[in-house]
Amino acid sequence: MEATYTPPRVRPLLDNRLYIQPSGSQVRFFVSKMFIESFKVDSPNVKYSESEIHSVYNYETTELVHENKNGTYQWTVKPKSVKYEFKTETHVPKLGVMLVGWGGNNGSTLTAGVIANREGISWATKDKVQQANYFGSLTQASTIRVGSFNGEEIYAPFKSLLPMVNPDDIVFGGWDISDMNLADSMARAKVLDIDLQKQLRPYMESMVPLPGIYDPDFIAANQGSRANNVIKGTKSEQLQQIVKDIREFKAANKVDKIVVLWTANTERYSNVICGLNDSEESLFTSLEKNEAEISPSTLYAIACILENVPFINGSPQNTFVPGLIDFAIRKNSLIGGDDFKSGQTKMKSVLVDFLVGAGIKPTSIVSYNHLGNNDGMNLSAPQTFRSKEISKSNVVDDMVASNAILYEPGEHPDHVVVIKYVPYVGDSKRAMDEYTSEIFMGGKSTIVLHNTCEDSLLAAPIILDLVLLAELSSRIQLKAEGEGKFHSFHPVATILSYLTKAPLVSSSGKVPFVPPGTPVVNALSKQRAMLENILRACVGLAPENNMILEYK
Ligand SMILES: NC(=O)c1ccc[n+]([C@@H]2O[C@H](COP(=O)([O-])OP(=O)(O)OC[C@H]3O[C@@H](n4cnc5c(N)ncnc54)[C@H](O)[C@@H]3O)[C@@H](O)[C@H]2O)c1
Ligand SMILES: O=P([O-])([O-])O[C@@H]1[C@@H](O)[C@H](O)[C@@H](O)[C@H](O)[C@@H]1O
Repeated sequence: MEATYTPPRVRPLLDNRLYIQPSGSQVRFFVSKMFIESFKVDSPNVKYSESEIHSVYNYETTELVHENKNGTYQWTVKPKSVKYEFKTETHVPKLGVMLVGWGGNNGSTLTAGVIANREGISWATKDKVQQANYFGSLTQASTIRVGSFNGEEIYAPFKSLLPMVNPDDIVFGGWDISDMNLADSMARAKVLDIDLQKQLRPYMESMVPLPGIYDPDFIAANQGSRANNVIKGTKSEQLQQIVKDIREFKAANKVDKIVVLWTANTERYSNVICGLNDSEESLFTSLEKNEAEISPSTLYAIACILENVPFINGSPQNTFVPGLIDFAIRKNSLIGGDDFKSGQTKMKSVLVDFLVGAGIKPTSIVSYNHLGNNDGMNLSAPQTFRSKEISKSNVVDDMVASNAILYEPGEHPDHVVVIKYVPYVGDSKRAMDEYTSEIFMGGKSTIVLHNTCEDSLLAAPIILDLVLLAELSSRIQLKAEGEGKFHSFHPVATILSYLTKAPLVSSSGKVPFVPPGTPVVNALSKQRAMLENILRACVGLAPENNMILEYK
């Protein structure tokens, strides 16, 4: 219900109070929510200086002890408080984003979307005049709860938590095995409205991808016809060219930082073989021997680690073979992935979390989809489909493992993933899911979903979030009590897991002093809460616990 509303002038929070000067005779609030553009936290635990935000944060967790007491093993749960300090550099760099597969549907759509937003472009559709927006981006279009004021829930933009790169300022570049310029790539993708494409063409036709590393053994044979823009030579020579490309792009565009993100075709899995790629040493020895089993995506990743440039894998293949993970950790160079979580799987990580959390037992999950874009054509090959099948299937494992009341050890729902290539539907993927669950007293529940996922329009904002959050996380240093000095987050960037189907979480286990395998969390609400609460900690705010005890 809305009353007559004279919008108050709301100034940023300066000292934990909200300054409101009624601008009209009557100031009544919407019954629903209030919104503030930005805020500063006034707390003895947070210091804002010219160059950084320094926070002192008590991390409240639990410590479990399993011990033999009088002949029987018992669990003891001990609340534990660990003092952390966070330091976030507040200088936001000029960011260069180099996409591998820049000319693809996702790469061209993201580039087009950022230009349209930056230039404030609007365009005619059959329904209305459409304005550019960033819907689907966590950082640009979602909010966080700041608190309550006069019984009103106060929200602020997610991106107001910490200084982030403005997407308008990003310089795009990258590689593609197809030499098509970005304007023609946008047309080839058939994702954006024609009136918008016409306005964008002048901005994009001069954007031409750099030649890419092409190896037909790793992607579907049907991709060969577009591979007219490739780097020749041995794997080492190809690697050196990528390093050169990164350096030249940085210099030519005068960017302070670069993030590289793979949005090229899904590759088949690389065989992980002892002596080939199971350690940093074996990987580099294999590279020198021009071993065929080193994939293009692994070569791009090696180049990035050599240049200490974050590398994010938006596809499901195992780019990060154990030797590469060891190398990234030793060089403390951010790697993240795998496989954007954009549509059907994102929904699955919500629905299964809801069902299992409600004590309902999913017993059969059948996920079918068909799509007609080039990604779908590449996935029509069994070896590349297998990479996708793995990432789309493992997404429920953590939720199933969390409930031993429902599931016996090792018990899993039947889970089938089917992807078919149907050219006519193009980028408009049609996902159909059936979830069968056991409910009270032998009952069965079946949920059927039809989900039209406009694949690139869902993935593009996620790519934006991945590069912005990867850049932001590289400006954060942390130190737990007892640690001698500040350090960065672990280079295996689990902080990005909300945005990926198969979060990369652990080392190969061979590098000393690396935490044992971080738990894989796929439940979407937990992933988002983890990310938000870490950024809240950086400004000294408690985790959002949704208790609102004030009103209980
Ligand atoms: N919703 C989504 O669109 C979504 C979700 C999750 C993952 N993905 C993954 O994102 C990737 C891109 O999806 P898309 O729809 O843009 O596909 P696309 O086929 O339109 O684009 C991929 C591009 O990569 C290029 N390419 C292939 N191999 C290359 C290499 N070695 N180096 C440089 N360029 C190379 C191709 O020429 C093509 O232009 C796919 O792997 C897909 O599985 C997409
Ligand atoms: O993210 P999501 O919708 O579960 O998964 C999608 C698959 O269903 C689709 O077939 C594939 O082409 C996309 O690359 C994406 O991976």
